[in-house]
Amino acid sequence: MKSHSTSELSEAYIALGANLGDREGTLMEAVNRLHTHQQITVLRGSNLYETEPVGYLDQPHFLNMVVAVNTDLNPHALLKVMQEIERELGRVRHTHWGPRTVDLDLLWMEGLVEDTPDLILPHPRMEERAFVLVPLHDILPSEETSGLHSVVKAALERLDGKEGIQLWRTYNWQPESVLSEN
Ligand SMILES: Nc1ncnc2c1ncn2[C@@H]1O[C@H](COP(=O)(O)OP(=O)(O)OP(=O)(O)O)[C@@H](O)[C@H]1O
Ligand SMILES: Nc1nc2c(c(=O)[nH]1)N=C(CO)CN2
Repeated sequence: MKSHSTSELSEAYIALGANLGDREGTLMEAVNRLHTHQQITVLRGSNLYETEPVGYLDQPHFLNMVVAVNTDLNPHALLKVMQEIERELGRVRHTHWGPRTVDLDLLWMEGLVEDTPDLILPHPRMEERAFVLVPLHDILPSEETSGLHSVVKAALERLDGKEGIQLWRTYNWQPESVLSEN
C-alpha cells in the first residue's frame, strides 16, 4: 500500500533514456523502481522509441520513453529518488550528453516553476527535444487541464517533423502486475 494521501498528490512527467547495455530491460527496471517507491505511483507509460543521438552524435542510438506519475514528494525529493535509480542501475557519467545506461529527467510537475542550481522546471530543454516530446505526447490526458498539451503541440509543430524517432515497441503500463509481486 502506498503511503501518500490523495489530497497532496501532484502529477509529474519523467523522461527516461538509455543507450548502453540492455536498453529496454533497464528502462523497464527503472519504471518498476519508480512505481515500487512508497511515495510514487506510475500512472501511464509511453511507447518506447529508438532515437538518434542528439548533442553528442558519436554514440549508440537511444531508447526513450516518458512516464506520468503521481507523488506527494516535493520535486527535489523526487529528483533525488530518480538520481538514486540512475546510480543503482549503473549510470556512469563520462561525457556531457554522452552515452549512459539510464538517464531520468524531471520534465514537468503540476503547477510548479523552479529555477534552482540543481533543478529547473519545466525542464529547460524539453521543448527542443523530439525524443522527449513524441513519447510525452503519447500519454497526455485527452483533455487539456494544465497547459502542457498546448506547449507540447506547439513545440512538436516548431520542430521539423519527428526525424530520427522510430517506434521501437508499443507499451502498455500495467501497474497491477508490479504491485501484485510485492
Ligand atoms: N528538470 C531536471 N531534471 C533532471 N535534472 C535536472 C533538472 N533541472 C536541473 N537538473 C540538473 O541537471 C544536472 C545534470 O543532469 P544530467 O547529468 O542528467 O544531464 P544530461 O542528461 O547529461 O543533460 P540534460 O540535462 O541536457 O538532459 C543534474 O545534476 C540535476 O541537478
Ligand atoms: N536521442 C537522444 N539523444 C540524447 C539523449 C536522449 O535521451 N536521447 N539524452 C541526452 C542527454 O540527456 C543527449 N542526447
